[in-house]
Amino acid sequence: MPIKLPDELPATEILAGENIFVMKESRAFTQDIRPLRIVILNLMPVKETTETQLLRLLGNTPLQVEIVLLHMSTHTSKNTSEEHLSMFYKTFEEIKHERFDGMVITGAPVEQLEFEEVTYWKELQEILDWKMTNVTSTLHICWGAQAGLYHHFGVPKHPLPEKIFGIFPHTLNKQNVKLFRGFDNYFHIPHSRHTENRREDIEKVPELEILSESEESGIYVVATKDERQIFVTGHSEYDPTTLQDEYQRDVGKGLDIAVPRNYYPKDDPNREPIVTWRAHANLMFSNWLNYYVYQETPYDLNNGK
Ligand SMILES: CC(=O)SCCNC(=O)CCNC(=O)[C@H](O)C(C)(C)COP(=O)(O)OP(=O)(O)OC[C@H]1O[C@@H](n2cnc3c(N)ncnc32)[C@H](O)[C@@H]1OP(=O)(O)O
Ligand SMILES: N[C@@H](CCO)C(=O)O
Repeated sequence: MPIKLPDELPATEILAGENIFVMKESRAFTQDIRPLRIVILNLMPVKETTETQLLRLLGNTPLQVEIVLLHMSTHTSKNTSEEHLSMFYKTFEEIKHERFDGMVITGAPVEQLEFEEVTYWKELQEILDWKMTNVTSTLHICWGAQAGLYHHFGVPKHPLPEKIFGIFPHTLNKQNVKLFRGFDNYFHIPHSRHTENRREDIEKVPELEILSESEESGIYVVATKDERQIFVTGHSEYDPTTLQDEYQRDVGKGLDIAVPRNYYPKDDPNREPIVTWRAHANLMFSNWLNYYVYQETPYDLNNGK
């Protein structure tokens, strides 16, 4: 929550320079408050799991949030029941006349296909274009980020020689970015990818900025310079055992999969994983909701005021 200070107090400008969120009395007096409208485009196969992960993070702020869950009408889900989708989800057709304060686009296990081979690619492209005008800020996660970077800016994804799989240390490229307010110098994030976005492709796009990286797992967060489109390649929302479930699934299938790195004590998959990313996951989602959504979105979504 912002700290409300007298307009003329010297600390007001110093803290504002550090991106400590200061609201001047004059603005606080005129600020109207209403619940935020967030749409989650859930592309993950087991939708109930991802819903719970994201809602846990989106629910951890003092802000009131109304959630709309969206699924693709041009894809028949193999792993989520029709009953669940018809009870809790909407389609793009049903909401495309609406405006939202924020949007989250999840990952999907289709990263080894060309974008154009994904059954719902055309519908996704339509949604990506729509959110540029109908949503104040969008957080794209993993394949959702790759899809957004490719569709909007032509940034390709590249296959990796080996899956990036585990928990990796990250650093920030720039000081005082609001998305990372309160972050430590090093922080840990889960990654689980067979593909990557590369620095040299992103640096060719003047609208984009790389905000966080990892020596081992590469690019982590990219954003447009207007901060309205955020692309996150890792899975900070993952539960303590999500990587373990993926690992055991692949071992069960007889696939050549390495033990997730920096995850089990002494890399021993018979021991309980250690959670080292939860605090930063909570911080990033609450910073996004507060600084990129709540403080930027118009009070009257339909009139932009
Ligand atoms: C890079 C990232 O974004 S990572 C995020 C993805 N992470 C995860 O999905 C982790 C959890 N997922 C899993 O553990 C597994 O995918 C499971 C257990 C759900 C299913 O695994 P499998 O049996 O190996 O694969 P399955 O054949 O069900 O296909 C996986 C998904 O890809 C989808 N898919 C496959 N080919 C295509 C295609 N051409 N176009 C669109 N979707 C496709 C499937 O339809 C299915 O998704 P759905 O349930 O939404 O329909
Ligand atoms: N996180 C995914 C990667 C595949 O896109 C999985 O392991 O299922």
